[in-house]
Amino acid sequence: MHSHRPNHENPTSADLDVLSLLTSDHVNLGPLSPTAGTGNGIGKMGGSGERPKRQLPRRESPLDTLLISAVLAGSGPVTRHHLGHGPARPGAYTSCDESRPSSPSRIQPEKITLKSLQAPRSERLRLEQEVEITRLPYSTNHLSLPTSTSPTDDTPRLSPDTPRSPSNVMRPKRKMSVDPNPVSQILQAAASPINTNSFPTLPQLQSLFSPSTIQSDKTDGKVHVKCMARTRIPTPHGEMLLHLYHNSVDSKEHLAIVYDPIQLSPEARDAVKGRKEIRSKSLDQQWRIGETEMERVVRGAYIGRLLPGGESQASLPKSSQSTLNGEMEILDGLNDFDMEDEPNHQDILPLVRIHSECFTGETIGSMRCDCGEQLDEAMRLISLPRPIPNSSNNLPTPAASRTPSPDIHHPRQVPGRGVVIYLRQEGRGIGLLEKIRAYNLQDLGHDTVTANLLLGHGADERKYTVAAEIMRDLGLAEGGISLLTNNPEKVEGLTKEGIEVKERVGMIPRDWKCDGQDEGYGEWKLRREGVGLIGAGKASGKELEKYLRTKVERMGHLIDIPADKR
Ligand SMILES: Nc1nc2c(ncn2[C@@H]2O[C@H](COP(=O)(O)OP(=O)(O)OP(=O)(O)O)[C@@H](O)[C@H]2O)c(=O)[nH]1
Repeated sequence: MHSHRPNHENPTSADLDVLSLLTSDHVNLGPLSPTAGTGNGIGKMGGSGERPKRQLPRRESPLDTLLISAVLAGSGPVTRHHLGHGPARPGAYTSCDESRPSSPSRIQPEKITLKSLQAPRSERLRLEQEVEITRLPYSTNHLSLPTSTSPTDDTPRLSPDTPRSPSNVMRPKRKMSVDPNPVSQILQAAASPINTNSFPTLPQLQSLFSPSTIQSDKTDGKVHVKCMARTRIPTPHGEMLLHLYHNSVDSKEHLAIVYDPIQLSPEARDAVKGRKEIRSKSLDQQWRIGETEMERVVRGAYIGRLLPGGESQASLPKSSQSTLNGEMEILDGLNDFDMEDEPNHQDILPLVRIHSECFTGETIGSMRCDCGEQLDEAMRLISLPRPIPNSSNNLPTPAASRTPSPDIHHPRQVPGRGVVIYLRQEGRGIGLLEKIRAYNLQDLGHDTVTANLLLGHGADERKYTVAAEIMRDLGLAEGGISLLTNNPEKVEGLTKEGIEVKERVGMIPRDWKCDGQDEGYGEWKLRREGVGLIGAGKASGKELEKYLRTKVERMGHLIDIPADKR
């Protein structure tokens, strides 16, 4: 049924007919079918054949509201056939029938083309991605496009009306191998509060900075290490350079904590002319063609000097200068300092400590072992100014120990240098879970060696291959090292790996130190009370006594048990 009722105000004549029919006093319903009246007694055919009239009861009110609503409800403002005319278009309904092919007077209705104001979703996503790329603070494009996200942002955008031509569609610019602006500007821009919203997302960072894994780089079966990043860490013992390593043997992140003041202070450099920096070869390498300065800055790869609070801007290396064709040369071993080729034979050996992870001792201050204390002590010792070889007095003086920075004017001393190689070999290589189980066996009366053996482990399962490779990477294998340890197995292990241990320096537990062996520790402790590592104090107690004694008696550690502890 096709009802043509445009709206409530203008009923058609058909509607009015229906209304009058329903509201009139007598309604003639027309001829009834022959069977129509048989069942209900109404309107039976008379014998005369005269057509009986059916009467409907008169409705009380000609304008019965219920009735009117019933009629009007039959045709809403828009029927299925009128869909698309839109009530806002005057005359749309009137031309409806005329637009039918059967209509005699066919008036062509005005054609409406619906137009979306939005670009297609794929197009919008592509544009969003392009804008995102241009906003990365380290990207080359970042430098040519504003990064503000404020309402005053004048980043070029396409309005929906702008026709998209190859020239006005924003495309990422060709990736250049050089930052057109100096690192200082990039750093400033990245550090600016306005850019906090535009800092790259994690996946973006990962794709830009994650290097290929060592395993996929190397397939020759040898152990390889790669320094992934380096940063400056101010510690109670001075500024250390923390290096994080990946390797081809395990998935652990081994660390090297380097003390090398000549990299951080020109005064220290002047004091030891000819000293070589402790510098990672793998970190220094160019990791990919076109690696940018910013990428090198982020991984700590010897661009300028590492200084706090953006001061690195002040010392750009010569290597950051762009060449004429806009390509930057990043060569292996580039540095703003001149590297001395000739080793200084008057200089000290680097002091090296191979330290194994101990969560209990270093993090929660357990006194079942002296590991926390040893880590702190090793960092303290490598940072001490040291007497130059052949000097009459070979011990650091108490005065030197009190001096927070090396006393570079002292005629017999030079700034210290060294590294703590921190291996993730928890529990002498058996892991934290097994070490915890071993502790419970120790509580039953077993010592640290037997507890390991009862659990089916070796007394010491550590290996030093990775440590040796890290030393080689840091250039410490060439001239030999001075090793901080009491453990003969460490000396042996490193020697087997081709590291020349020229000297061993004992690690005396602080609780076992006699008068005169203190090397300034007492004064040092007073001076820096309240600061430092959790093991910066002195570990002591019966359990520690037993542990240390077992190391000497059963593991062959090269240290004397003090007379009063025997
Ligand atoms: N299995 C086991 N491991 C322990 C126990 N106590 C400490 N350790 C682990 O021993 C390691 C500490 O050893 P290090 O200090 O590096 O070396 P060391 O063999 O004692 O030799 P030094 O160089 O003289 O200190 C860490 O991995 C600790 O987690 C213990 O009772 N059982």
